[in-house]
This record gives sequence, C-alpha cells and structure tokens, in this order.
Amino acid sequence: MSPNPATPVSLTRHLLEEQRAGRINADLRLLIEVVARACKSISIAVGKGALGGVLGDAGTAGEASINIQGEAQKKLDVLSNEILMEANAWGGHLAGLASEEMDHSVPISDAQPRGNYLLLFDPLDGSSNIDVNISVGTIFSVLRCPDGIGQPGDEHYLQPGTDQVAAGYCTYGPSTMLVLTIGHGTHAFTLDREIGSFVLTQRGMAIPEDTKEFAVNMSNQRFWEAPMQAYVGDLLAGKEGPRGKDFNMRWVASMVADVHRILTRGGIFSYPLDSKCAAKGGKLRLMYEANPMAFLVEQAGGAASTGRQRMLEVQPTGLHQRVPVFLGSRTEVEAAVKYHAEHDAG
Ligand SMILES: O=P(O)(O)OC[C@H]1O[C@](O)(COP(=O)(O)O)[C@@H](O)[C@@H]1O
Repeated sequence: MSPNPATPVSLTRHLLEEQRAGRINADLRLLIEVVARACKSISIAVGKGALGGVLGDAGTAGEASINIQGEAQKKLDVLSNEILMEANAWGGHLAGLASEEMDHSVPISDAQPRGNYLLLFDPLDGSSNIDVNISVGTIFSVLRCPDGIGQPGDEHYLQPGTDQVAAGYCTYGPSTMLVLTIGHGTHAFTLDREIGSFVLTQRGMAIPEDTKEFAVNMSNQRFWEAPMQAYVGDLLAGKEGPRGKDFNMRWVASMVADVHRILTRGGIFSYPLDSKCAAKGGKLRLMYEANPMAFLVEQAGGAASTGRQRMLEVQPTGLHQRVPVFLGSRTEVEAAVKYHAEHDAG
C-alpha cells in the first residue's frame, strides 16, 4: 500500500509509531536509525564512484587484500565496513558486531556505550558489480545478546533466523532504498536526497504467490545437483513442459538487487548447492545474507528455504557459514523444494 505522498512518513516517524504501538523498544528503534545513517554515508560514497577514488581493489602495492571468505576486497567493501563499524561502535545500542569483512565478531569495549543487541552485516553486497556501476547494497540482521554475556564471542551470534528482531537491506541503485522488517511486515523507504532522510514509499510489501520469473546464475548449471537440474530444466521447457507456463530469467549478481525485484514484483531467487561450492556448503552466507533476506521475504508473504529446510530454522554452526538459498514467491519456492524432496526420497 503506497503511503499518502501529501504527508510523507519519515523512517523516524514510522519507527516512533511502531514504538507507540508497542512493537519495538527505544533501543532497537535507535539502533536501526544508526544503521540507516551509516547507509546514507555509504550511499554518498558509492554515488561518487571514480570521482571519490573508491573504485577498484583494496590492498597496497599490487597486493590484494583478502578477507576471511578468501575474496579480494574492494575499496568500497573496506570503506563501507569502516563506516558501519564506526557508526555502531559509538551508537550505544550494541553488545557486539560481526561483518562479512571481519574474521571474528567484535565486542563493544567498556570504553564505549553498550546495549543489548548484536548486529551482523554484509557491508557491501554485490562486490563484483561495484566497478561497473550496477546496484550494490548493504544487508543487516539484528539479534539479542544472550543475558548475562558481558563480552559476546562468535558463539553468541549462532542463533537461528527465527530469533532475529530486525533485518533489512539498503540498495544503492538509481535511488537509494532501505527495506526493513521488525517482524510486522516489510516496508520500503526511499532516501530523499534533498532533505537527507528516508521516506516511507511502500508500506506492507507483498510478494505475489505465483511467478513466471526466476533468478539464478545459469553458468553454474553443469555443477548443480540433479534436483536443481530437473527443476530449472522444467522452467526452461516453458508451457510445452511439465510446468505448463513460460518463465523469464533475470540475474543481476547483486543479491540485494535481485531480492528487491522479487519483493517488488515476485519471482524466485536461488543460489543452489553446486559441486564448486559444495565443500563450503554453498556460496551465500547464512548469518548476514540468507537469514535477513529470509525474514524480509517471509514478512512479505513469501518463502525461503535451503531447498531442504526452512531457512529461518537452520541452526547456525559458524559466523561465516554458507547455505544453499531459494527464496521468493511462495508457490515457486515450494515447487523447488518439492523437486529436492522427491529426488531425496529416491
Ligand atoms: O558471481 P555470481 O556467482 O553470479 O554470484 C553473485 C552473488 O554473489 C554475491 O555477490 C555475494 O555477495 P558479496 O558481493 O557480498 O560477496 C551476491 O550478491 C550475488 O547474488
């Protein structure tokens, strides 16, 4: 439902109304505001591009800077991580933070103001698209810090996605948009650059049940498991095939952009298990990519699965754990899961 443009609702007002309704407390409300402000700074840096000297690889003297994922970091990966760390370390709402770009979580020190939440984030998603001016984004997830834990360690973040109290992403594209859930629907805010604040532009996003659009990196097809080969084979067979309808394909290779399209008009996004990433358990990370996106998608009436399990019920075993991902329009995710179940049933 599109809000009344005559009375724009800022993110601050929206969150205050949620607090008045007893759906969020002041600490979490202010934490989300801190993350949103950091995303505004990242949006400015991304928007400057080459003019800001932020394109290209991080690292010095031709030495690439490699992160815990074994990936060469981009300058914007490092800058975005620093912006989020700095803003949140002094926000006063956290006990600790964890990032795709850092080996281990970082507890808030006694010298800094502390809170009761744990923040996990992918500071800049879609890194392969940074230098070619295609939409990228920031993804975040918020958990409670277990009671009585002064200095949280990595093990305290290993909570299933159902324990998230908030999740969101910010996409840096033609416009900068923040998409957010606190467990009462999924809502989209657009950054009004003139006034410098996020304004509610879509309240209660709803993913269509059915779809004719799928998103997957088809170049990995030969590495896929048999059920995934069968599932996509039937999509490509179109209306002459067992699915009885034609499907279109899209792949931006920035999860935030692909998921935003799906939250806006439906579809299914998948990054399945393949023999290239099988040893790692998948390509995408559970804690700061799959879980926050799954929470947003479910709150918009969609579904999210590993292909074999509801994503939000996966018990995490590692901070940078990877999982297969299927999310989007409910009936289509159920269809993909059914191919895996039938295959596994032999
Ligand atoms: O390069 P591929 O195989 O198409 O994978 C693209 C996927 O990898 C990602 O870029 C991984 O995220 P990072 O850029 O944060 O590492 C996703 O955004 C995207 O969906």
